[in-house]
Amino acid sequence: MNKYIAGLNLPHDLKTMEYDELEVLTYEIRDFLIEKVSKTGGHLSSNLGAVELSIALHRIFDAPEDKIIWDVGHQTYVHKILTGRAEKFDSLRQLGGMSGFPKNAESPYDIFDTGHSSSSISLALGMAAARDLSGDDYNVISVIGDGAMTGGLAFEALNNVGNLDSKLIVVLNDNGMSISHNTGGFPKYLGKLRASRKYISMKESVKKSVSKVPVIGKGVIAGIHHAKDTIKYAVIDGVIFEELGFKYFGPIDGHNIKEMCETMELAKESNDPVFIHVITKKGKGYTKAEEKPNIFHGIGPFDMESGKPIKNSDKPSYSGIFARKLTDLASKDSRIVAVSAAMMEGTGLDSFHDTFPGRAFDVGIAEGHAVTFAAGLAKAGLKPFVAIYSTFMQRAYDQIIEDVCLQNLPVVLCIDRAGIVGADGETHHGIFDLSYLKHMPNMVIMAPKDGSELELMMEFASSYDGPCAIRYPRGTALQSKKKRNIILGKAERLKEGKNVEIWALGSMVEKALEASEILKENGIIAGVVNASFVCPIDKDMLLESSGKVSLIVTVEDNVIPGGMGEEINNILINTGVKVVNIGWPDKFIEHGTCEELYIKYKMDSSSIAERIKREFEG
Ligand SMILES: Cc1ncc(C[n+]2csc(CCOP(=O)(O)OP(=O)(O)O)c2C)c(N)n1
Ligand SMILES: CC(=O)[C@@H](O)[C@H](O)COP(=O)(O)O
Ligand SMILES: [Mg+2]
Repeated sequence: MNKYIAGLNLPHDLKTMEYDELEVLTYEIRDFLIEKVSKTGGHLSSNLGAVELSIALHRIFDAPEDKIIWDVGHQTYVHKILTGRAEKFDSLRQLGGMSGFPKNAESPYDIFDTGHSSSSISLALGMAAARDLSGDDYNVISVIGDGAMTGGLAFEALNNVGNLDSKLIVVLNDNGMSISHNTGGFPKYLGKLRASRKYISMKESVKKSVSKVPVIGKGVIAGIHHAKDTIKYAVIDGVIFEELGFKYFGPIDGHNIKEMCETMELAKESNDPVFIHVITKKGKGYTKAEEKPNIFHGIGPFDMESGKPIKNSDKPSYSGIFARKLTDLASKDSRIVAVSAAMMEGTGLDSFHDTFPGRAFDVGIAEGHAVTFAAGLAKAGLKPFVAIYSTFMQRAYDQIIEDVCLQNLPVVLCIDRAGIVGADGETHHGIFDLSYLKHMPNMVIMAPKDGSELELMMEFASSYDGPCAIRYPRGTALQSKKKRNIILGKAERLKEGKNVEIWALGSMVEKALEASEILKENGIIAGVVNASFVCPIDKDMLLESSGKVSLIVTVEDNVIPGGMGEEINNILINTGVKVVNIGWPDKFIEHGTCEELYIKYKMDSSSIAERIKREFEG
C-alpha cells in the first residue's frame, strides 16, 4: 500500500496535514483506486471524482460524531480508505468481504446503508430534527450527486428543509453525469450555474464594489436580494436553493481541497441550512474513465493499461436480447415506446434510442414518475415498455397499482436484474418483485426460462391489452432453439415425472433440469415444469399434476414470502399433495457472486436435488 495511506492515522491526520501533503495523498488514493478496482471490479469513475471532496469532508467535519450521509453510496470508496479500511479493498464486493456501499455494520463512519438514490437529504433532515429534539449539536451532511438530485425524493426533502430552522448541510457533487448523461431541466439549471462559475469574479466584484459605496452600498446589496428576479438571477447564484431556505455557496471547484475546506468551515458556522455546490469531474485522474465515465461507472475487472474488461462474454445478455427485440417490435408497431429511469445503458435501451431517438424516454432517476408517465403514454394510445431494474421498481409500487393496474392500462413492465444480482448486495438484489406485484389486480407476470422465451414473451406482451410484467435476470442468457406459443396463464411441462414434479420459474428452470438429472441417478424421476406465468398461474396443469405426484417442489429467484410458491400452495392446499417451496429466505441477502450465493442459500442444482431427495424419502 502507498506510503501515505499506510502511514497515516486516518481520518484524524487529515486535520493537521498541509494542503500540499493532501495533494500528494490525492495522487496516492487515485493510484490505489485504479489498481484495486481493476482487480475486483466496482464503481470507479464516481469515486475518482470524489477524492478531494471526501478528504475535505473528513478534514473539516468530525465523523462519526458529525453525520456524513452518502447518497446512493457507490462513491464511498475514498471515504472507506479515509476511515481506515484501505487494506480491505482486495475483498471489495466479495462474499464475506467489504461492501461497495456504506454499511453501518462495517464501520460507524458509515452512518446509513444507502444504495438507492435520492434518499440522503431526507435521511439528513430526519437526523437533524432528532438532533435538535435531543439538544445535541453535531453536524449532519448529505452528499448527493447531480443525478440523484433528479430523484423526486430529493425534492420532497428539499421542500421540507424549508421547515427547518437549524443547521443542515447539503453538498451537491455536480459532475454533470448520472450513469450516463444526466437528463431533464434541473441538470440544465445546474449547467447554467456551472457556467456561471466563470462570472463569479464579476458577481463578487459587483457585490464588493457596490458594498464599498458609502451609505447606500450595503442597502443596495441587501436590496439586490429582494430585487426583481432578473437582477436576483443575474447576481445571486443558486437562487432556487436560496428560495427554498438554504444559504447557497458555490459553485466551487470540487477538486480544490482548500477552497472546499474554507467553504465547509463557513457552512459549519451557519445555524441555517447550507447548500454547497461543488463541481467535479467524473473519472478524474484516469484518462480512460475521464473519456468514458459511463463505462467506468460500474465496471468488472479491467486491464489498467488498455482499460479493456478482463473477461468478456460473447453470449448475449438478457438486457441485450430485450433491447434488440423491442427495436424489432417497434419497427413493426409505431405505438411502441420505451421508458427508462436513468438506466438507458444498463437496460440496453441506449441501442433502442439509437434507432428510435424520439421513442425512447429517459426520465432521470425517477421510477415512480417513469411508471405514471408510461400510464399517460398508454392512456393516450401508445404501448410503453418501461425498463427498470427489479430493485429500483420498488420505488414505483403505488404508481403501478393506482396508475396502471386500477386503470387496466397496456403498460409493459420490463423488470431487469430480477433475482439475485451478486456484487451489489442487499440494496440491489431483485428478489421482491413477485411479492410486490403478485397481489395487484389485473397484473400479468411472466418470466422467461431463456433468451428465446424472453423474445416470445415480449411478442405476447406487445399485443396484450392490459398491464403485464416480464422479469428477467442480470447477465448472459441461455438460448434454446425450441419455439413455443406463449399462451396467457399456460405453463410448459419439460419433463414427465413419477412421484415428484418441480415447478420452476425463469432462470431457475435450468437449475431444476440439472437437479432432475441428479435425482435420476438416485432413482427418483422428477418432472420439471417451466411455470412461465406467476399471474395467472397454470391452475389446470397444477391440479392435474397434484393427482399424479405426491410431491410438488416450487423453485424461484424471489423471496419465498409472496412468491410463486405461495401462489401454488394456495391452489393445492386441499389436494393432499405435499408442496415444498425453494426460494430466498425472508431476509436481506449479502453481496457475493451469484454462484456463491446460490450455494450458500441452497438454491444451486445439487442443493435443490438434495432437498427434494430428503423430502421425498422423508
Ligand atoms: C432508486 C435508484 N435508481 C437508480 C439507481 C442506479 N444508479 C446508481 S448511481 C446512479 C447515477 C447517480 O448519479 P449521481 O448522483 O450524479 O452520482 P455520480 O455517479 O455522478 O457521482 C444511478 C442512476 C439507484 N442506485 N437508485
Ligand atoms: C450504483 C448503482 O446502483 C448502479 O451503478 C448499479 O450498481 C448498476 O448495476 P448493474 O451493474 O447491474 O447495471
Ligand atoms: Mg453525477
